Amino acid sequence: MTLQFSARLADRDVDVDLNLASGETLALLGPNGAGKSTVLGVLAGLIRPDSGRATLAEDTLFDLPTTWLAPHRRAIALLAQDALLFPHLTVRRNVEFAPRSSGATRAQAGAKADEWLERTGVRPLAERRPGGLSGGQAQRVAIARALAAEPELILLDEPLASLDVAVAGELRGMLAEVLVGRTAIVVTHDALDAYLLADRVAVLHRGRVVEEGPTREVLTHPRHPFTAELTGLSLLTGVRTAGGLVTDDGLALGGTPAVPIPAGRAVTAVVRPSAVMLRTGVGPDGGAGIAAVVTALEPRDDLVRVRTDRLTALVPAAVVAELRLTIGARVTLSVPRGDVRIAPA
Ligand SMILES: Nc1ncnc2c1ncn2[C@@H]1O[C@H](COP(=O)(O)OP(=O)(O)OP(=O)(O)O)[C@@H](O)[C@H]1O
Repeated sequence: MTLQFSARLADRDVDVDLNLASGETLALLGPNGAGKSTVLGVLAGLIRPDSGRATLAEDTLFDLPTTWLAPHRRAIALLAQDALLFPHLTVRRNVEFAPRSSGATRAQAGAKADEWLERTGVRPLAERRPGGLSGGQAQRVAIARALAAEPELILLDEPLASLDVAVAGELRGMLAEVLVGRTAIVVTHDALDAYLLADRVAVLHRGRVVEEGPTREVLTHPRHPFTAELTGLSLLTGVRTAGGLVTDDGLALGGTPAVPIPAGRAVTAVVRPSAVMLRTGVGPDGGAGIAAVVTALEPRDDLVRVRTDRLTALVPAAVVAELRLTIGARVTLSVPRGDVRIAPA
């Protein structure tokens, strides 16, 4: 393992262990206040935990209470949400700064800066000053500066959050390219970032890692409500029955697990909202289905996420209009059993 990290902070109620192999990118996901920035701050040396130990390659970052490596002596680059470039230096000088401060000659630092400005797509801006850059351009320069330092570990704190959707999309592609083979931790609220940038994800909730694993596995089979919410899936917990499961609130659903699970065992079930069918009133099958009450309607493009007290359905806006759905409306939901993915809890 390149990174082994373990830290506890009593006043923030954070207790986190993380391991990262060399060249691996980890997405750190979690709701506001979960502790993501705290973890990055401790790694960067800006926040001192009460106890813990962390090693990065050959370096001991901290081993408390005895050892604490100062931030500038850690081979770590932290990229914040805002680019935080030096306003009085040109773009090239900003990027040269990191190799210069680790002892490179001006010529070496210049060559390194040009290489990274090229790779991040901002070489033509080399002589400009940060004040004249767009948000996306400034963030590209910040990425070039972080990587020109050739850190052992790069930390990215929501690097795309302050950019508009089109610019964020372009930057995401560039980031995916430059992060290949690099050891990195990316804090994000976005499942797409995790899919495109990260080999593995760790989900933080109330200062603890609540699930962790390969990106696709965790995001398609969430075990924690936050992960399910992030990926837009409905997560149910309950007990395995012969035909499927009974949820904790008494809903019986047909379904088949990927691996055999004996009846009576605690299980989770994941349902894609687009697989949930919704109707009002009693259907032609005499009312079979799940009685539910609409709790929220969230339009997005020409689809509407219809949240209910049971499952969430994703339906065309035209259907919502036709059924005259409003909050509080009584509806009947059904899900094909093949779309109820059951896994051990
Ligand atoms: N400067 C601080 N001093 C003390 N406690 C703090 C400080 N900053 C954050 N906290 C607390 O530490 C916990 C973790 O917060 P943190 O900012 O790390 O979460 P986060 O997951 O990064 O959230 P967000 O997504 O909102 O940035 C929270 O309980 C928060 O209230």
